[in-house]
Amino acid sequence: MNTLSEAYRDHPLHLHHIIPLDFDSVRTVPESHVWPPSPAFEPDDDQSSIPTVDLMDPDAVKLIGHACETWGVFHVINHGIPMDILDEAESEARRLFSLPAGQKLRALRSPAGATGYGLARISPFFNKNMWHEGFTVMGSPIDHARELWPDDYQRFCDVIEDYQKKMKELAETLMHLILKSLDLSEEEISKVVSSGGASTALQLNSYPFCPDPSRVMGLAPHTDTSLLTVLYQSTIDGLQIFKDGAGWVLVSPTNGSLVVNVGDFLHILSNARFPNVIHRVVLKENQKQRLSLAYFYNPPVDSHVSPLALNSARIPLYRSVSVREYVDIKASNLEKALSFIRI
Ligand SMILES: O=C(O)CCC(=O)C(=O)O
Ligand SMILES: [Fe+2]
Repeated sequence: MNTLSEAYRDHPLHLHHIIPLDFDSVRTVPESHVWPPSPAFEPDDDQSSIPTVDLMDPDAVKLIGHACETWGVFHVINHGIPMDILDEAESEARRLFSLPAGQKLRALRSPAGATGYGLARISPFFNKNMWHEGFTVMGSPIDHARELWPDDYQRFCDVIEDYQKKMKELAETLMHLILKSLDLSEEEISKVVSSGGASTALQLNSYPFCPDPSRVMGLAPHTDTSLLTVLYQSTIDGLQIFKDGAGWVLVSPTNGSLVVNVGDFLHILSNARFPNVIHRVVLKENQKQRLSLAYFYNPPVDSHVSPLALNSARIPLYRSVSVREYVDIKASNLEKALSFIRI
């Protein structure tokens, strides 16, 4: 059983932090969704240096370690996930978000729940709403799929479960390479990448067409509560990462590649050698609905994460923390969460 959802139970949300706008019914952006302009809205579009790692490259360990250290994010190619698996998952996500608002609300996330349809979990930390709707899956999506399509839920379940299986294998491969780049032993690696217990989540994201995109925020800046996140964005721009010295850098989709980013747990485990990259999603003029699928790979929910990559000269920067406890801290403190476990 996937128990990550239990970690969210102690943080029930108000319904207005769960129910998305009925985007089909609005012609203008309501005040509730207008974000203050900020200089950060002018992105530096120079993405030339976001690294691409070819998993078939004999030097993959070195390349991946360098990408994690310098950027905390990279494109991965030759990742072994067939294009039709990515296409089918995207098209099931599109089918879901194309349902009428009333039908989607049947699968609404419950106030103390972690799965189902609703606003991004970070919503309560911002006083404006994002131009976004999501659907969170942990394990089998069958219960919510039945609510959405009482007579036709099987296809969604098959596609989404297959997608998660493939993503899990890829996440394990990536974790192996990343931990090798930190010079961890096979024994230490197998403690982190214990496929039996990993807690994972799949987040389907939709950023609907917006009549006034420069005034809204797709997804507000955040870091992911994961070891790593594997993201599929098919053809539409929007994802940006923040890099010190460079500002907001666009992470454009390239055909069939996936985006991998370092989350909070890998940042802790690497003793801050790898940045847990801050990212957000913005919308552009005349842009069609944008979809993305984010797969979060976490350690088992009751395991502890602590800095492992220590050489003799380095002292640990973070105390050991269980996944459950950190999810708890993050649910109340968002970007300040790490400061609670800093030594
Ligand atoms: O839509 C995207 O490109 C990013 C999604 C994301 O950051 C998330 O789901 O945590
Ligand atoms: Fe994210």
